[in-house]
Amino acid sequence: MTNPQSVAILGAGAWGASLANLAAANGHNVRLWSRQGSETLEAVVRDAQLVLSAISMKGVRDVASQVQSFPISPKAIFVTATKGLDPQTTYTPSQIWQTAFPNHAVVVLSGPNLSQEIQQSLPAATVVASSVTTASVLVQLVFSSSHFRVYTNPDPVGVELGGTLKNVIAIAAGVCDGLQLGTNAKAALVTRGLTEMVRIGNFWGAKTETFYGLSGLGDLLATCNSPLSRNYQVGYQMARGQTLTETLANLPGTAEGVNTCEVLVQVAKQQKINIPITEEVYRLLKGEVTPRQALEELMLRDIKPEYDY
Ligand SMILES: NC(=O)c1ccc[n+]([C@@H]2O[C@H](COP(=O)([O-])OP(=O)(O)OC[C@H]3O[C@@H](n4cnc5c(N)ncnc54)[C@H](O)[C@@H]3O)[C@@H](O)[C@H]2O)c1
Ligand SMILES: O=P(O)(O)OC[C@H](O)CO
Repeated sequence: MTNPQSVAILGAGAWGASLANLAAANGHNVRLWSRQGSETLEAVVRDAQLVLSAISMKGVRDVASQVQSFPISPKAIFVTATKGLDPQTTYTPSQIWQTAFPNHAVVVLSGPNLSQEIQQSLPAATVVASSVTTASVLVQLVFSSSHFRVYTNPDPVGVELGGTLKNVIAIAAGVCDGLQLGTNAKAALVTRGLTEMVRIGNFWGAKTETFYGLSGLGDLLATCNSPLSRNYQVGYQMARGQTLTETLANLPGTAEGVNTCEVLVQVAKQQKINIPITEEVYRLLKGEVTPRQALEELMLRDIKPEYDY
Protein backbone atom coordinates (compact mmCIF):
# COMPACT_ATOMS: atom_id res chain seq x y z
CA MET A 1 0.00 0.00 0.00
CA THR A 2 1.01 3.65 -0.39
CA ASN A 3 -0.18 6.89 1.24
CA PRO A 4 -3.64 7.95 0.07
CA GLN A 5 -3.30 9.62 -3.33
CA SER A 6 -5.63 12.10 -5.02
CA VAL A 7 -6.79 10.30 -8.13
CA ALA A 8 -8.79 11.96 -10.93
CA ILE A 9 -10.48 9.45 -13.23
CA LEU A 10 -11.58 10.92 -16.55
CA GLY A 11 -14.40 8.97 -18.22
CA ALA A 12 -17.15 7.37 -16.15
CA GLY A 13 -17.91 4.56 -18.59
CA ALA A 14 -17.60 0.86 -17.76
CA TRP A 15 -13.82 0.94 -17.40
CA GLY A 16 -13.40 4.33 -15.73
CA ALA A 17 -16.01 3.41 -13.10
CA SER A 18 -14.32 0.03 -12.43
CA LEU A 19 -10.88 1.62 -12.00
CA ALA A 20 -12.38 4.30 -9.73
CA ASN A 21 -13.83 1.56 -7.50
CA LEU A 22 -10.49 -0.27 -7.32
CA ALA A 23 -8.59 2.86 -6.23
CA ALA A 24 -11.33 3.96 -3.81
CA ALA A 25 -11.41 0.50 -2.20
CA ASN A 26 -7.68 0.95 -1.47
CA GLY A 27 -8.42 4.17 0.45
CA HIS A 28 -7.45 6.72 -2.21
CA ASN A 29 -9.32 9.98 -2.75
CA VAL A 30 -10.99 9.41 -6.09
CA ARG A 31 -12.86 11.96 -8.18
CA LEU A 32 -14.61 10.66 -11.27
CA TRP A 33 -15.24 13.06 -14.15
CA SER A 34 -17.63 12.62 -17.06
CA ARG A 35 -19.12 15.04 -19.57
CA GLN A 36 -22.53 14.47 -18.00
CA GLY A 37 -21.39 14.93 -14.37
CA SER A 38 -21.76 17.98 -12.15
CA GLU A 39 -18.04 18.58 -11.44
CA THR A 40 -15.94 20.51 -13.96
CA LEU A 41 -12.88 18.91 -15.53
CA GLU A 42 -10.78 21.79 -14.19
CA ALA A 43 -11.88 21.14 -10.59
CA VAL A 44 -11.29 17.38 -10.85
CA VAL A 45 -7.71 17.59 -12.20
CA ARG A 46 -6.56 20.63 -10.18
CA ASP A 47 -4.94 18.89 -7.18
CA ALA A 48 -4.73 15.35 -8.58
CA GLN A 49 -1.51 13.38 -8.10
CA LEU A 50 -2.72 10.81 -10.65
CA VAL A 51 -4.85 11.73 -13.66
CA LEU A 52 -6.21 8.54 -15.22
CA SER A 53 -7.96 8.65 -18.57
CA ALA A 54 -10.47 5.93 -19.46
CA ILE A 55 -12.07 8.01 -22.20
CA SER A 56 -12.96 6.31 -25.49
CA MET A 57 -10.36 6.94 -28.18
CA LYS A 58 -12.56 9.42 -30.03
CA GLY A 59 -12.47 11.82 -27.05
CA VAL A 60 -8.83 11.54 -25.94
CA ARG A 61 -7.28 14.31 -28.02
CA ASP A 62 -10.01 16.78 -27.10
CA VAL A 63 -9.89 15.99 -23.36
CA ALA A 64 -6.06 16.10 -23.28
CA SER A 65 -6.11 19.52 -24.90
CA GLN A 66 -8.73 20.77 -22.40
CA VAL A 67 -6.61 19.54 -19.46
CA GLN A 68 -3.60 21.40 -20.96
CA SER A 69 -5.39 24.69 -20.39
CA PHE A 70 -5.92 24.07 -16.63
CA PRO A 71 -3.49 24.43 -13.73
CA ILE A 72 -2.33 20.99 -12.55
CA SER A 73 0.28 19.75 -10.09
CA PRO A 74 3.77 19.83 -11.71
CA LYS A 75 4.30 16.30 -10.37
CA ALA A 76 0.99 14.88 -11.62
CA ILE A 77 1.33 11.47 -13.27
CA PHE A 78 -0.90 10.68 -16.24
CA VAL A 79 -2.26 7.16 -16.59
CA THR A 80 -3.98 6.01 -19.77
CA ALA A 81 -6.31 3.01 -19.93
CA THR A 82 -7.77 3.65 -23.42
CA LYS A 83 -7.24 0.93 -26.07
CA GLY A 84 -7.30 2.63 -29.45
CA LEU A 85 -5.41 4.65 -32.08
CA ASP A 86 -6.03 8.24 -33.16
CA PRO A 87 -7.21 8.21 -36.80
CA GLN A 88 -5.77 11.66 -37.57
CA THR A 89 -2.24 11.16 -36.23
CA THR A 90 -2.09 7.35 -35.75
CA TYR A 91 -0.84 8.19 -32.21
CA THR A 92 -1.53 5.85 -29.33
CA PRO A 93 -3.34 7.42 -26.35
CA SER A 94 -0.10 7.57 -24.32
CA GLN A 95 1.62 9.40 -27.19
CA ILE A 96 -1.20 11.95 -27.14
CA TRP A 97 -0.89 12.48 -23.36
CA GLN A 98 2.92 12.61 -23.51
CA THR A 99 2.85 15.16 -26.35
CA ALA A 100 0.39 17.31 -24.40
CA PHE A 101 2.42 16.97 -21.16
CA PRO A 102 6.08 16.46 -22.11
CA ASN A 103 7.34 17.16 -18.57
CA HIS A 104 5.07 14.66 -16.83
CA ALA A 105 5.37 10.89 -16.44
CA VAL A 106 2.84 8.89 -18.47
CA VAL A 107 1.87 5.34 -17.46
CA VAL A 108 -0.08 2.85 -19.60
CA LEU A 109 -2.50 0.49 -17.82
CA SER A 110 -3.60 -2.49 -19.91
CA GLY A 111 -4.36 -6.18 -19.52
CA PRO A 112 -7.03 -8.87 -19.74
CA ASN A 113 -9.60 -6.79 -17.90
CA LEU A 114 -13.23 -7.31 -18.85
CA SER A 115 -14.83 -4.64 -16.69
CA GLN A 116 -17.94 -6.66 -15.82
CA GLU A 117 -15.79 -9.32 -14.15
CA ILE A 118 -13.73 -6.71 -12.33
CA GLN A 119 -16.91 -5.07 -11.03
CA GLN A 120 -17.81 -8.46 -9.50
CA SER A 121 -14.37 -8.54 -7.77
CA LEU A 122 -13.38 -11.67 -9.69
CA PRO A 123 -9.57 -12.13 -9.69
CA ALA A 124 -7.69 -10.42 -12.52
CA ALA A 125 -4.21 -9.18 -13.39
CA THR A 126 -3.04 -6.16 -15.35
CA VAL A 127 0.15 -4.34 -16.40
CA VAL A 128 1.31 -0.78 -15.78
CA ALA A 129 4.12 0.39 -18.04
CA SER A 130 6.17 3.57 -18.23
CA SER A 131 9.64 4.79 -19.08
CA VAL A 132 9.57 6.34 -15.58
CA THR A 133 9.79 3.36 -13.23
CA THR A 134 8.86 5.29 -10.07
CA ALA A 135 5.63 6.36 -11.76
CA SER A 136 4.61 2.82 -12.75
CA VAL A 137 5.46 1.53 -9.25
CA LEU A 138 3.23 4.20 -7.68
CA VAL A 139 0.34 3.30 -10.01
CA GLN A 140 0.94 -0.39 -9.20
CA LEU A 141 0.55 0.40 -5.46
CA VAL A 142 -2.58 2.48 -5.98
CA PHE A 143 -4.49 -0.27 -7.82
CA SER A 144 -3.10 -3.57 -6.41
CA SER A 145 -5.40 -5.61 -4.19
CA SER A 146 -6.19 -9.21 -3.27
CA HIS A 147 -8.33 -9.53 -6.42
CA PHE A 148 -6.45 -7.19 -8.79
CA ARG A 149 -2.79 -8.09 -9.31
CA VAL A 150 -0.76 -5.37 -11.02
CA TYR A 151 2.60 -5.99 -12.73
CA THR A 152 5.03 -3.30 -13.92
CA ASN A 153 6.64 -3.38 -17.36
CA PRO A 154 9.23 -1.09 -19.02
CA ASP A 155 7.69 -1.23 -22.54
CA PRO A 156 4.73 1.21 -22.55
CA VAL A 157 4.16 1.16 -26.30
CA GLY A 158 4.19 -2.67 -26.34
CA VAL A 159 1.75 -2.89 -23.42
CA GLU A 160 -0.53 -0.28 -24.98
CA LEU A 161 -0.51 -1.87 -28.43
CA GLY A 162 -1.27 -5.34 -27.04
CA GLY A 163 -4.58 -4.02 -25.72
CA THR A 164 -5.29 -2.05 -28.86
CA LEU A 165 -4.38 -4.54 -31.59
CA LYS A 166 -6.15 -7.52 -29.99
CA ASN A 167 -9.49 -5.73 -30.40
CA VAL A 168 -9.37 -6.30 -34.17
CA ILE A 169 -8.49 -9.98 -33.75
CA ALA A 170 -11.36 -10.24 -31.21
CA ILE A 171 -13.78 -9.10 -33.93
CA ALA A 172 -12.43 -11.91 -36.13
CA ALA A 173 -12.78 -14.38 -33.22
CA GLY A 174 -16.42 -13.36 -32.82
CA VAL A 175 -16.94 -14.11 -36.53
CA CYS A 176 -15.23 -17.49 -36.07
CA ASP A 177 -17.62 -18.43 -33.24
CA GLY A 178 -20.64 -16.91 -34.95
CA LEU A 179 -19.98 -19.10 -37.99
CA GLN A 180 -19.35 -22.11 -35.67
CA LEU A 181 -15.99 -22.85 -37.27
CA GLY A 182 -14.72 -24.93 -34.36
CA THR A 183 -11.82 -24.99 -31.93
CA ASN A 184 -9.05 -25.67 -34.47
CA ALA A 185 -10.06 -22.63 -36.48
CA LYS A 186 -10.16 -20.44 -33.37
CA ALA A 187 -6.71 -21.60 -32.24
CA ALA A 188 -5.28 -20.91 -35.69
CA LEU A 189 -6.92 -17.49 -35.83
CA VAL A 190 -5.74 -16.37 -32.39
CA THR A 191 -2.19 -17.65 -32.97
CA ARG A 192 -1.84 -16.03 -36.39
CA GLY A 193 -3.50 -12.94 -34.94
CA LEU A 194 -0.73 -12.73 -32.36
CA THR A 195 1.86 -12.97 -35.17
CA GLU A 196 0.13 -10.04 -36.85
CA MET A 197 0.12 -8.05 -33.60
CA VAL A 198 3.87 -8.61 -33.17
CA ARG A 199 4.55 -7.59 -36.76
CA ILE A 200 2.67 -4.29 -36.57
CA GLY A 201 3.78 -3.67 -32.96
CA ASN A 202 7.45 -3.99 -33.91
CA PHE A 203 6.92 -1.26 -36.50
CA TRP A 204 5.67 1.04 -33.67
CA GLY A 205 8.77 0.19 -31.61
CA ALA A 206 7.19 -2.39 -29.28
CA LYS A 207 9.26 -5.32 -27.99
CA THR A 208 8.23 -8.75 -29.26
CA GLU A 209 8.28 -10.38 -25.80
CA THR A 210 5.76 -7.87 -24.45
CA PHE A 211 3.13 -9.39 -26.77
CA TYR A 212 3.63 -12.79 -25.09
CA GLY A 213 2.65 -11.33 -21.70
CA LEU A 214 -0.60 -10.33 -20.00
CA SER A 215 -1.19 -7.21 -22.09
CA GLY A 216 -0.70 -9.10 -25.36
CA LEU A 217 -1.51 -12.81 -25.37
CA GLY A 218 -3.36 -12.48 -22.05
CA ASP A 219 -5.74 -9.83 -23.33
CA LEU A 220 -6.04 -11.57 -26.69
CA LEU A 221 -7.22 -14.78 -24.97
CA ALA A 222 -9.68 -12.93 -22.72
CA THR A 223 -11.20 -10.86 -25.49
CA CYS A 224 -11.34 -13.57 -28.15
CA ASN A 225 -13.08 -16.01 -25.80
CA SER A 226 -15.64 -13.90 -23.98
CA PRO A 227 -19.11 -12.81 -25.02
CA LEU A 228 -18.58 -9.94 -22.54
CA SER A 229 -16.18 -8.36 -25.03
CA ARG A 230 -17.85 -5.71 -27.20
CA ASN A 231 -15.31 -6.31 -29.98
CA TYR A 232 -16.03 -10.04 -29.97
CA GLN A 233 -19.76 -9.21 -30.07
CA VAL A 234 -19.30 -7.07 -33.20
CA GLY A 235 -17.86 -10.05 -35.09
CA TYR A 236 -20.28 -12.55 -33.58
CA GLN A 237 -23.40 -10.51 -34.41
CA MET A 238 -22.19 -9.80 -37.95
CA ALA A 239 -21.58 -13.51 -38.51
CA ARG A 240 -25.15 -14.12 -37.33
CA GLY A 241 -26.41 -11.80 -40.09
CA GLN A 242 -26.59 -8.34 -38.49
CA THR A 243 -25.15 -5.28 -40.21
CA LEU A 244 -22.42 -3.26 -38.50
CA THR A 245 -24.89 -0.43 -37.90
CA GLU A 246 -27.40 -2.77 -36.24
CA THR A 247 -24.66 -4.36 -34.13
CA LEU A 248 -23.23 -1.05 -32.92
CA ALA A 249 -26.70 0.28 -32.10
CA ASN A 250 -27.25 -2.57 -29.61
CA LEU A 251 -23.73 -2.64 -28.16
CA PRO A 252 -23.25 -1.61 -24.50
CA GLY A 253 -20.34 0.86 -24.80
CA THR A 254 -17.40 1.24 -27.14
CA ALA A 255 -15.88 -1.37 -29.52
CA GLU A 256 -12.56 0.33 -30.28
CA GLY A 257 -11.51 -2.37 -32.76
CA VAL A 258 -13.80 -0.93 -35.44
CA ASN A 259 -11.86 2.36 -35.71
CA THR A 260 -8.49 0.77 -34.85
CA CYS A 261 -8.88 -1.53 -37.84
CA GLU A 262 -9.16 1.42 -40.18
CA VAL A 263 -5.98 3.05 -38.81
CA LEU A 264 -4.05 -0.23 -38.99
CA VAL A 265 -4.97 -0.87 -42.61
CA GLN A 266 -3.82 2.64 -43.52
CA VAL A 267 -0.48 2.26 -41.69
CA ALA A 268 0.11 -1.28 -42.99
CA LYS A 269 -0.46 -0.12 -46.57
CA GLN A 270 2.00 2.76 -46.22
CA GLN A 271 4.62 0.64 -44.45
CA LYS A 272 4.01 -2.59 -46.44
CA ILE A 273 3.23 -4.64 -43.32
CA ASN A 274 1.42 -7.91 -43.95
CA ILE A 275 -1.74 -8.05 -41.77
CA PRO A 276 -4.21 -10.30 -43.64
CA ILE A 277 -6.62 -10.97 -40.73
CA THR A 278 -6.95 -7.25 -39.99
CA GLU A 279 -7.48 -6.55 -43.71
CA GLU A 280 -10.33 -9.08 -43.89
CA VAL A 281 -11.92 -7.62 -40.75
CA TYR A 282 -11.68 -4.21 -42.42
CA ARG A 283 -13.34 -5.48 -45.60
CA LEU A 284 -16.10 -7.13 -43.55
CA LEU A 285 -16.77 -3.95 -41.54
CA LYS A 286 -16.91 -1.94 -44.79
CA GLY A 287 -19.43 -4.40 -46.26
CA GLU A 288 -17.02 -5.46 -49.03
CA VAL A 289 -17.12 -9.16 -48.07
CA THR A 290 -19.45 -11.47 -46.16
CA PRO A 291 -18.06 -13.37 -43.14
CA ARG A 292 -17.85 -16.56 -45.28
CA GLN A 293 -16.00 -14.73 -48.09
CA ALA A 294 -13.54 -13.27 -45.54
CA LEU A 295 -12.85 -16.79 -44.28
CA GLU A 296 -12.35 -18.12 -47.80
CA GLU A 297 -9.97 -15.30 -48.71
CA LEU A 298 -7.86 -15.99 -45.63
CA MET A 299 -7.71 -19.74 -46.24
CA LEU A 300 -6.88 -19.47 -49.95
CA ARG A 301 -3.95 -17.02 -49.70
CA ASP A 302 -0.61 -18.17 -51.12
CA ILE A 303 0.88 -20.95 -48.99
CA LYS A 304 4.00 -19.87 -47.11
CA PRO A 305 6.37 -20.68 -44.21
CA GLU A 306 4.98 -20.09 -40.70
CA TYR A 307 7.64 -17.44 -39.90
CA ASP A 308 9.17 -14.72 -42.09
CA TYR A 309 12.80 -15.37 -41.02
N1 LIG B 1 -14.92 -1.95 -20.55
C1 LIG B 1 -13.83 -2.69 -20.48
O1 LIG B 1 -13.91 -3.88 -20.15
C2 LIG B 1 -12.49 -2.10 -20.78
C3 LIG B 1 -11.37 -2.71 -20.23
C4 LIG B 1 -10.12 -2.21 -20.52
C5 LIG B 1 -10.01 -1.10 -21.37
N2 LIG B 1 -11.11 -0.53 -21.88
C6 LIG B 1 -10.91 0.64 -22.74
O2 LIG B 1 -11.29 1.81 -22.02
C7 LIG B 1 -11.87 2.78 -22.90
C8 LIG B 1 -13.27 3.13 -22.41
O3 LIG B 1 -14.02 1.93 -22.43
P1 LIG B 1 -15.42 1.81 -21.68
O4 LIG B 1 -15.79 0.40 -21.70
O5 LIG B 1 -15.38 2.52 -20.37
O6 LIG B 1 -16.32 2.62 -22.71
P2 LIG B 1 -17.70 3.34 -22.44
O7 LIG B 1 -18.31 3.53 -23.77
O8 LIG B 1 -18.46 2.63 -21.37
O9 LIG B 1 -17.27 4.76 -21.82
C9 LIG B 1 -16.51 5.69 -22.57
C10 LIG B 1 -16.38 6.97 -21.78
O10 LIG B 1 -15.69 7.93 -22.59
C11 LIG B 1 -16.43 9.14 -22.56
N3 LIG B 1 -16.20 9.90 -23.78
C12 LIG B 1 -16.34 9.49 -25.06
N4 LIG B 1 -16.07 10.50 -25.91
C13 LIG B 1 -15.76 11.57 -25.15
C14 LIG B 1 -15.42 12.92 -25.42
N5 LIG B 1 -15.34 13.38 -26.68
N6 LIG B 1 -15.16 13.75 -24.38
C15 LIG B 1 -15.25 13.31 -23.13
N7 LIG B 1 -15.59 12.05 -22.79
C16 LIG B 1 -15.84 11.20 -23.78
C17 LIG B 1 -17.88 8.72 -22.41
O11 LIG B 1 -18.69 9.78 -21.93
C18 LIG B 1 -17.73 7.60 -21.38
O12 LIG B 1 -17.63 8.11 -20.07
C19 LIG B 1 -11.87 2.12 -24.30
O13 LIG B 1 -10.74 2.57 -24.99
C20 LIG B 1 -11.77 0.63 -23.99
O14 LIG B 1 -11.14 -0.08 -25.03
C21 LIG B 1 -12.35 -0.99 -21.60
O1 LIG C 1 -15.25 -5.14 -24.38
P1 LIG C 1 -13.98 -4.98 -25.15
O2 LIG C 1 -13.94 -5.78 -26.39
O3 LIG C 1 -13.63 -3.52 -25.31
O4 LIG C 1 -12.80 -5.59 -24.25
C1 LIG C 1 -12.59 -5.10 -22.97
C2 LIG C 1 -11.15 -5.20 -22.53
O5 LIG C 1 -10.30 -4.58 -23.46
C3 LIG C 1 -10.68 -6.61 -22.27
O6 LIG C 1 -9.42 -6.57 -21.70
